[in-house]
Amino acid sequence: MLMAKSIILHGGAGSWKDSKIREKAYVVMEKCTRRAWEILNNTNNALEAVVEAVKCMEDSGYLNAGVGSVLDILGNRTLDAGIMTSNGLIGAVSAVKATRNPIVLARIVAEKTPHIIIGGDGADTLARLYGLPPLPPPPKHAVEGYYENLKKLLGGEISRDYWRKILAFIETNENYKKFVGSLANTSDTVGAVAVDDNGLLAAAVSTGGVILKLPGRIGDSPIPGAGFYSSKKVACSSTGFGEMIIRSMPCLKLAEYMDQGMNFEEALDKVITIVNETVGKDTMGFIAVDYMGRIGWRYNTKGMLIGYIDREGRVIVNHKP
Ligand SMILES: NC(=O)C[C@H](N)C(=O)O
Repeated sequence: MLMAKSIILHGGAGSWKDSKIREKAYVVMEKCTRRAWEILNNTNNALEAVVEAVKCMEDSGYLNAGVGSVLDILGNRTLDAGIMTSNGLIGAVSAVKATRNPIVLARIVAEKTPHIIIGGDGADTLARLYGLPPLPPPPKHAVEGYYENLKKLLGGEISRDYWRKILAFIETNENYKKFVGSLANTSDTVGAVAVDDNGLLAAAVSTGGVILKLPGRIGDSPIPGAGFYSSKKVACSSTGFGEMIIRSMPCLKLAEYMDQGMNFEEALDKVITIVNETVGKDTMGFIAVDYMGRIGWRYNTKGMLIGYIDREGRVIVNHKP
């Protein structure tokens, strides 16, 4: 059986067109892809490689995960992450408030506890017990992005149904209305999948969620089959609107199609077709690697930032692959 080590990272689905930090995000993707590839080569361990890839992106401050996470409607942050391998390791964290690297915490949940998902204060307490560093304050561009988005939302400039519902919620709740109004007066998710020479597959994902989400909202990233998944044949990590991802379970479907004997490319096509039919276009993207080392991705948004190593060993970074 032909088997080759490989890795692919994503830095979030979306347009990236108007992003003020696109250049910076490209540099981060390049650096993190190179770093993860080194780890994969040095350790020959897909789990180590995806954790390093995601940790590197969380640390960057320029992607919507870890340090660079977006702010919720009240200006706070809650982070989600998940990890899974083809040999049964699985862990996730949700609504983490004070931990810099949720992906490392998800791995601790998988390796050191009998649980699969730990959320809220309990997750941050676990992080302190294992000596993980706290989450620093949000970077300037994240705060600026928050105020810009909030003003747009309240000014009716964000027309998508998703945020119209959030606006309607604010308008019918006096306390929210006052608080959010006073705030307004004063920029994605990351993931990685890899396979090593022993055939171990690993999938990882980490996010700050969607901009202006309601406090306490949990997305797809800590949910196996939605934000991440690994079977013995394929590992997958997704990005986009969590609610649509949970409804359509792209990563679980990809694994099921491959188990039914579909080839990798056919299975990727089928997943995005089903996604488009069930939850619509402009909703999500995902990356995948199979047991033979083939990498692939599909998205129905305007773009998706990805980084990978090509057959000649070069680092490729693109948001319109
Ligand atoms: N940007 C993202 O990919 C957001 C993430 N999937 C969530 O809904 O929480």
